[in-house]
Amino acid sequence: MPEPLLQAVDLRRSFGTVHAVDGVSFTLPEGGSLGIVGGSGSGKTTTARIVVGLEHADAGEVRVRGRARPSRARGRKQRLARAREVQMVFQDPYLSLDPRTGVDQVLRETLRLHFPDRDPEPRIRELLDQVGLGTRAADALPRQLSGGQRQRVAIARALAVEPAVLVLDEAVAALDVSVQAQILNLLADIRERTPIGYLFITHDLGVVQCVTDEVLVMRHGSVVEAGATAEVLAAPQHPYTRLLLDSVPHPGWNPDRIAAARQELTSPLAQPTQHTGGRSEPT
Ligand SMILES: Nc1ncnc2c1ncn2[C@@H]1O[C@H](COP(=O)(O)OP(=O)(O)OP(=O)(O)O)[C@@H](O)[C@H]1O
Repeated sequence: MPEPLLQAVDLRRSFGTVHAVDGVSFTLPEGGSLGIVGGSGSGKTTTARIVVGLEHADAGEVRVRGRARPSRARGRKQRLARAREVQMVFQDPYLSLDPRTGVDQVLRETLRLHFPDRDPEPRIRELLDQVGLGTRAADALPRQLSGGQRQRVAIARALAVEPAVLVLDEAVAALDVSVQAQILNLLADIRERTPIGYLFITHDLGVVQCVTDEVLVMRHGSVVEAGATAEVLAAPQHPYTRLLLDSVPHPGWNPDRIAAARQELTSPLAQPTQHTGGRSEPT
């Protein structure tokens, strides 16, 4: 049997007396999509940060295709190899994008770092196309883009590295609902075309329903329920999962909304717009 793409084995991490992650294990198969849900402070982000390598685990192991990820990369070569295993997309791409660097340049630099022997130009065009950004957006600075467009840039930059796993930490939480649907569709399309695996960290059960095959429900650092997303959402076994579901006013995305967003995604994209500083989104 092939090794799973990603495995977390009994991860533990405490901050003082707080057991932020308390024995978390999961498996993500090649091309799979796993959601980690839970309320605030349940340990989702700490788990994700351990997987990415931004946080060390007190105990346990993260494996990619059966090989343990070293807790620290030694040297440039190992750092790049580690980056190709797991990439992360954060909630607020504004914080992770250099305000002085245009979209095109962001991608060019990433490609030069990881694939110095390849001509970056065709790949830049391919990546922009893959995330639904036109050539106009390619010349723009982050502040000239909408929040949804910036998140597309962050996704394109992560994909440029050709990672085995993409970790998305509340990656659509700051976006308007229609833009969220576009980005989730985009991610679903990418998954159909590549062997990439997704780890979605979210408090939103609608996101989980839309884009994951399996789900873990976390509470106080532990996994209280895990299984196929459709089954867990349809028949939650743990009272905490039921509580989470009951607190969602509209559990899930309806198929019409997804279809409409998919249509929008394939139509010519809006040009870059001036960033107004607010959360409202031009489409
Ligand atoms: N660097 C840190 N120092 C001290 N405590 C921390 C640190 N990081 C996380 N914690 C604590 O660990 C627990 C889990 O936090 P974590 O951010 O992983 O939860 P979460 O489920 O992602 O919550 P949220 O959705 O609010 O981000 C919380 O009690 C948090 O206060």
